[in-house]
Amino acid sequence: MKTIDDLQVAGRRVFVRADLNVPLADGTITDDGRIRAAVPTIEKLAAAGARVVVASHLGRPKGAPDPQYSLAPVAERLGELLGRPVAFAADTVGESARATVEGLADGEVALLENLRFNAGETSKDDAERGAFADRLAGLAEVYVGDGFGAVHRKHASVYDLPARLPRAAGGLIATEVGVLEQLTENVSRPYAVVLGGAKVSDKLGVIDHLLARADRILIGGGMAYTFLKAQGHEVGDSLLQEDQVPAVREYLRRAAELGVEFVLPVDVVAAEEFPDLKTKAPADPAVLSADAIPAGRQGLDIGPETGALYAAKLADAATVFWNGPMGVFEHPDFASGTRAVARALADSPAFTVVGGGDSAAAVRTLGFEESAFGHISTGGGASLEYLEGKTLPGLAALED
Ligand SMILES: Nc1ncnc2c1ncn2[C@@H]1O[C@H](COP(=O)(O)OP(=O)(O)O)[C@@H](O)[C@H]1O
Ligand SMILES: O=C(OP(=O)(O)O)[C@H](O)COP(=O)(O)O
Repeated sequence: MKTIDDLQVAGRRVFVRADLNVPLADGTITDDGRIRAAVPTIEKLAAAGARVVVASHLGRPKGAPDPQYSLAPVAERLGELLGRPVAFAADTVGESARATVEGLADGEVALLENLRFNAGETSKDDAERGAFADRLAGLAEVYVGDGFGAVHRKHASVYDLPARLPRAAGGLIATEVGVLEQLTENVSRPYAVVLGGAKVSDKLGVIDHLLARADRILIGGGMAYTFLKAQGHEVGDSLLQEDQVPAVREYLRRAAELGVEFVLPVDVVAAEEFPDLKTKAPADPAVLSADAIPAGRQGLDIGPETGALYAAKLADAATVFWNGPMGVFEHPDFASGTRAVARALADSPAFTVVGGGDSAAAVRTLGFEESAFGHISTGGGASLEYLEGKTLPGLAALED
């Protein structure tokens, strides 16, 4: 894989595929970690005289423009962090993009509108993705892949575009891969993995692989309810991946056979409704036993007993990988479980890696110092798939 130093960038239009998928509340960025992580590569290219064309996705719009997922606030924040204006194109491959890119002088930076406003970006059809990648390729002469959080996606800007241009990996990808390599080779034991979050269907599959690697797997967040269901408990209105229940039952069986310890919630914090994350109005939370979530209630955090149990299970680990918040940490009534796990990792002498846009945002917004963790990765799903040993489309595409 080439690096930026191997490329001729001075005076050339360089397409930087970043992951600027930051959490937003009412158009305000609530955590700018991914933007800050993208800055060094952009600065390096600009300092070398490149005309830097940055592109990213934000959220999961449905292949058409949707104002709530506009990257406009990100362009503003990126400009503040770079200390210079960032030209913002109101579309991705249209007139505005073309004019914005043509207007760049050497060392200047532009950001295109959300890649996922175009159906071709995420299409499963190779020709449709390829056609969109052709249009993206028309905007630049060189490609730099640096959106580590999205390298597990076979998307046009991640996978198809680099095949069309001279290409290299940016500094963020190099750093992230370097740290994750330490978790695949000679990992210090006990090795504990904590999984939570909301992208349950994406992430359940990695457990298969983790069973062969980890000594202990702790489950929280929206992930937990499919496990509780597989154990025969009712989960009320909690997030549930019903079709995965048989697979999860099989994971539990194999874990017992292999001597891998699965730790599941013993209590949860539940409410009747999903809380309002904008107003953060009190949500009437109730602590319930994990085997007694009634209809009409949904589990939105691990309970206090579970928080203490997970902290104890992490205390003697030598290596910990954590992806996915333990609850809806964005609301104060459901943040305690995530705080308990973050505290356990921050206090631990183990090599700790926190991965994922929301997990990284959670540790920062809950007030933890980044330096308390071994590494905070910008990618959750990407890290998990890397640890799984999968070929990641966005990394494979950067190879010569
Ligand atoms: N029990 C739960 N029910 C619904 N959503 C949850 C639950 N626990 C956590 N979440 C949500 O999961 C989201 C993060 O999930 P995910 O995107 O998978 O993590 P990451 O970005 O770190 O990989 C957060 O926005 C959080 O509110
Ligand atoms: O937030 C992301 O992944 P993560 O939640 O696994 O860290 C990436 O930006 C990828 O986004 P996607 O899962 O909508 O493809």
